[in-house]
Amino acid sequence: MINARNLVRRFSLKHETVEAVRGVDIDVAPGEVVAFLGPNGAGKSTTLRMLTTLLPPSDGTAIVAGHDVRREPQEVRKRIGHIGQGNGSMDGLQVREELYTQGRFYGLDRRTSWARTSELLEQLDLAEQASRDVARLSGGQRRRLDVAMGLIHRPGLVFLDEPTTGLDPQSRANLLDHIRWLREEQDITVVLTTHYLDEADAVAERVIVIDHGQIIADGTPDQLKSKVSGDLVTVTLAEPESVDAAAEVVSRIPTAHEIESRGDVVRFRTERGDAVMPELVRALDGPGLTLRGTNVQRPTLDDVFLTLTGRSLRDDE
Ligand SMILES: Nc1ncnc2c1ncn2[C@@H]1O[C@H](COP(=O)(O)OP(=O)(O)OP(=O)(O)O)[C@@H](O)[C@H]1O
Repeated sequence: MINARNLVRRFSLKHETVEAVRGVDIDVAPGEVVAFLGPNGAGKSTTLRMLTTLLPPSDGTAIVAGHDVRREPQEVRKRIGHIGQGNGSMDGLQVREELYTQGRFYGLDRRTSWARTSELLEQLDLAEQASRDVARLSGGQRRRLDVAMGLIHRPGLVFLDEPTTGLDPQSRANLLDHIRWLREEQDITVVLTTHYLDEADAVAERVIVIDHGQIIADGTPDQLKSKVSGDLVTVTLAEPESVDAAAEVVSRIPTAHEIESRGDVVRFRTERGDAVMPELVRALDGPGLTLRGTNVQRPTLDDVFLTLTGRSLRDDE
């Protein structure tokens, strides 16, 4: 669906040149849901704008939905949906008129455009708002209308730029459900940008981490997490005096690292915490050490970002 090589985008300002995107390679297969994750100013939107033909690359190539973004931008646009950060809307139009107009803009005939409008109003839970003035929609409804507008011409690939920014938690969860629906029921390939870690984790099958205009990691949320830091396993003992003996048992687990003991607790990291747990419990039982509890904490994408860059993505929010 997407094959981009060495994409570069520079902006010339008065006294300097900003290199917003510094040579990225991106491959997205049909049916994937991919999130570009990175802090503000990382280059996510600029990358998205090049892939959606809104901005010509300064260097490099990108084939999107089978066509070259530089040579055949019209062909690319016909095949993709772009859901931007607050799409423009015409004042005074009702929701259904706005969608219908968008359909006509994409070349649908009157009948097809009305039929597609009704279908999308149902699918995006906007049927009750069909006659409402667009200006009077809530934030979540407005975003769902943006999604409907991006889908009017049945694209096989949609791009969403920071789709949930500014939404309350409930509308955000609802919109994420609709994004999953794009993939699961409509068979649409989805690329979205976000600086919310939980959002990338919840909705994306693959996360491309972008920082300072470059890709610094690319994989499933689980791959990224296990590659970088490993699970954090906490073992709490019934007797604080047993801690040293327990730490000694833990040190014999080949994959255990960063072992720390404090008070009645031993902590360590390992690639698959749940997999070592049975072996650990058995090993502790040998010298008769009694456990009060165990806990396995999966690393978050923030741990990943911190390990890769030395900074927390949360600092940015
Ligand atoms: N039209 C422009 N002119 C000059 N500089 C720009 C322009 N657009 C983007 N930039 C700069 O390029 C860099 C990347 O910006 P971009 O908007 O792609 O980041 P982003 O990761 O999408 O951030 P955000 O999450 O804030 O949208 C930033 O330093 C930004 O200031």
